[in-house]
Amino acid sequence: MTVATETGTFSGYLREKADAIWQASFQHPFVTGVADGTLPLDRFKFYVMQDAFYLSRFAQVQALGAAKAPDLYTSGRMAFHAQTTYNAELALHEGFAADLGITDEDKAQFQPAPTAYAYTTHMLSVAYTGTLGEIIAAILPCYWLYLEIGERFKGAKPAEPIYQKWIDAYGGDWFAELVREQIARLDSLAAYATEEERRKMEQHFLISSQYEYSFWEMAYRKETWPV
Ligand SMILES: Cc1ncc(CO)c(N)n1
Repeated sequence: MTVATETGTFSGYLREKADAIWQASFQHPFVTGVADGTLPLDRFKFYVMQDAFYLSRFAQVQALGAAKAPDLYTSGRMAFHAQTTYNAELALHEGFAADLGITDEDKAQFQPAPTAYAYTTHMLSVAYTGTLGEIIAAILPCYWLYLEIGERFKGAKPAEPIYQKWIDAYGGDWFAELVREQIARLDSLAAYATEEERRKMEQHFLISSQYEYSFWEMAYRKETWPV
């Protein structure tokens, strides 16, 4: 199930604008290394731990979206999306952590890497100061890019079963459904937004797209603070 954007929509416009950044993600050695099974596991373990931190703040952003929603239905949907992130994080922790040998000691010593911290702080800043439309624009690359990666590498059969599980998770129809819902929400909010708000939405979307690329790079290089 693919997500095709209709021409003339705001989401289609943003997807087009971000295309060069997204192509760089598709070709990043972390992503291609997962798909062909050659990525060293220590880098994936680094990614999983940073992603747990990422998802805990992502759920906060979705919950702030629920608080800013214009109606009860949308509050409910955004809260449901936050709950889904919690479930995904649980699956990530309990499944991958056991597979990867992530110990209590690893968790006790965890520090967010600069890029994970900066990306989530970008989204939280939008969540606290912006409208629901701005929030959806900031979080949409997270959903949509992963869906495209899941679909792009659906046929991949990496020898590493952990990588297969990861690809399967984001290539599934349940995920496509959630992504489609947020794309539709972005388009309907954009239709009533001012020119100024749409300009901010575009900026948030592009910055999040950049950070998605940087997140692969962070994990591939096991980024640390310089001091
Ligand atoms: C960094 C990042 N972006 C997007 C997703 C998908 O929700 C994720 N798990 N992690």
